[in-house]
Amino acid sequence: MKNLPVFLMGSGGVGRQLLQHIVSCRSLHAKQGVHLRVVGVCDSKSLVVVADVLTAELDDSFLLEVCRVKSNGSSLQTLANSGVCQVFSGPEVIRKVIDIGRLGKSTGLAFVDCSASAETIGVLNQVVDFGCCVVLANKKPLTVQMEDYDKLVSHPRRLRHESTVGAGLPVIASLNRIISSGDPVNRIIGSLSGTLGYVMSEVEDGTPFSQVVNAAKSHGYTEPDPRDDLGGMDVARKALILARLLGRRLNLDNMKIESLYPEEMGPDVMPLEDFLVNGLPLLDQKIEDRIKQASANGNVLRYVCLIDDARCEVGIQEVPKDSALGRLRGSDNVVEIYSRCYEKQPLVIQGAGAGNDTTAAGVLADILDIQDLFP
Ligand SMILES: NC(=O)C1=CN([C@@H]2O[C@H](COP(=O)(O)OP(=O)(O)OC[C@H]3O[C@@H](n4cnc5c(N)ncnc54)[C@H](OP(=O)(O)O)[C@@H]3O)[C@@H](O)[C@H]2O)C=CC1
Ligand SMILES: N[C@@H](CC=O)C(=O)O
Repeated sequence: MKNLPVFLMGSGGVGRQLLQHIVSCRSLHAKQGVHLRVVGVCDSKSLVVVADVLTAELDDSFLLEVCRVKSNGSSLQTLANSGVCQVFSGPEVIRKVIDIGRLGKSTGLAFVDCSASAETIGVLNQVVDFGCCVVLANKKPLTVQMEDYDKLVSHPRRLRHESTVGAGLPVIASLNRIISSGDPVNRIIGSLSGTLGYVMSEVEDGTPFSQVVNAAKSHGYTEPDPRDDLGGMDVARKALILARLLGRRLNLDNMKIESLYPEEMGPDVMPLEDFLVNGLPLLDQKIEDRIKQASANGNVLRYVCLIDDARCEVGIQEVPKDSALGRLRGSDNVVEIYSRCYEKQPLVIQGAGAGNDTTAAGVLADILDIQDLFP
């Protein structure tokens, strides 16, 4: 049986769903001759880890307990008395995580980032240097300044990040195959935000914008702060990840990004709760009017991502109802890739583009994918 050690950073919606997938796939993985050995889990404040990272694992009942504790809003610290793991908090966490990473080369350890933090890049770049593998749902490590990005992607075979674009959809894998075959990609166009896709199609059907955004949050489609989605930043990160894969040396500040809310409702000005309760309803009428105007023109509104030789931008566009983008419903994403081989008829990838289940499934598939690196 091949033993793959896994360390999980982030035990929110996606991280917990990943642990549940790992537990529920045990017999399937056993048939495939693989065992995922989870050695540690951390959140923003604490770390639970086995005493001996080289041989031990957090067993399934403990992993499910982690999920229960975190979904109740409690701290990982409450697991300190379980007797099955060590628990660290505060500045000790990073030091210990890096120590775990040092064992990476000998064990084939996979560091899985299901946080929504920009701060993990420091740890990830160190563990990549130690020889660990990195699997990301978190887009932020791939959208930092070029210098840190270059470091992170310097061992491409040890990095997987399918879920950073299109959740579980095979967007990155497909694009990498096209690129590595020497087929030049000259244009990518798509709707890559599950939240904004859901918002547009539900408002079209008559539900107020504020209500739809709150529903998207409770379905697990949005980022922890939905303004990351509504301001276009989350989808801009996805566009940047794709553009950088194509070799473009861009940063987020080089991009045109359209926001659905005004600056005075931004995270530095308005607390999240205030935005959700009082800010959003103030936007209902404006969004409804824009959608009605598009409908009067025989069109629908979609939040579109466009990458070509000259542009890498995201924003609202009126598109024909009967187009690939216009036909999208709910949280589905669609991506059209144009290249020499896909010149007139693009390669089209479409399906569920957000949600904890599909995102965590994409992460799990990435973890299994790296097993070929380890005999
Ligand atoms: N939901 C979706 O459809 C998709 C999500 N993603 C990405 O998946 C990631 C996770 O999303 P989601 O689960 O919804 O987010 P949540 O906010 O539910 O969870 C984030 C988790 O990360 C932890 N965390 C924060 N900072 C750090 C840190 N520095 N080190 C370690 N852990 C940290 C948080 O800790 P604490 O519990 O202490 O707050 C929390 O447990 C995001 O990056 C998101 O963009 C990608 C594709 C689709
Ligand atoms: N918040 C994102 C989740 C996936 O990246 C989205 O709505 O698409």
